[in-house]
Amino acid sequence: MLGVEGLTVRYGSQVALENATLRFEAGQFTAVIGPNGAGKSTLLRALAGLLTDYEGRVTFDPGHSPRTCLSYVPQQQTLDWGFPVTVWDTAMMGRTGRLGWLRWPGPRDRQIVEDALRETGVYDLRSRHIGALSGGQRQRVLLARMLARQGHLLLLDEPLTGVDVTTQEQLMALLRRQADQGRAVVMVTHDLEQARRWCDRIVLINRRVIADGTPDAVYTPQNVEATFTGGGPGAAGAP
Ligand SMILES: Nc1ncnc2c1ncn2[C@@H]1O[C@H](COP(=O)(O)OP(=O)(O)OP(=O)(O)O)[C@@H](O)[C@H]1O
Repeated sequence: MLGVEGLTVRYGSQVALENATLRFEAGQFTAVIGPNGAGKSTLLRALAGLLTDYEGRVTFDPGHSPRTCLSYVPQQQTLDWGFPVTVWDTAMMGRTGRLGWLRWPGPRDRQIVEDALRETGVYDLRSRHIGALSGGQRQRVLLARMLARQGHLLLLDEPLTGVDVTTQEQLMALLRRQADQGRAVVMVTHDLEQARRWCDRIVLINRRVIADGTPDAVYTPQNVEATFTGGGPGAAGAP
């Protein structure tokens, strides 16, 4: 559905990601895991079409338009929460981004936004300014905006940061359902155990892909060590 081939990204002289080849399929829930600075956000930004300067290829299946198919949820702290909009307006942006500026949202769009806000538990906050939300509530609003977009490919960068444990499980179940309904879900996370319980596939990266496969195949002591202590080419399970 979407992938990268031989992707290398540099920021100045620093290599953030080297020769990564990955393909993400419909119906699959993938966790991308690695230490701080490993290139996880860089990978997601490349997949979301937000990088222009890279080597290699970002591939998208013909017949799918990134504008309508793709939904990217960036890290919460990268957004301007002082922007004067309500929770409802923010979720509706998921629709208007998809419709294009020339079409006004209709009753169906409003119903989709309402459903998304209810599913993420923030419908009662719909009239509140986004600047007046807690961290966990903001995260839910970002997920509501993502649901409202109804994309087939969901890219989420640490979507559970600041969310309490009970809500994390609800939101993981929500993302699992999205994959079970045929969407490709790719999530950056630091929580290995949670990823093992909910995801079909784990990609361990530390500037390069260390391992890629089912949780049981990927979570070997060698792979985890190679990922979190630097490792090196030839680590067990390396593609
Ligand atoms: N816009 C940028 N300009 C310069 N360097 C950057 C930029 N964005 C990222 N980097 C660097 O590239 C490397 C990879 O960053 P990236 O944000 O992809 O890592 P990450 O795995 O998502 O980290 P974290 O877990 O801390 O969010 C880091 O060393 C980072 O400092």
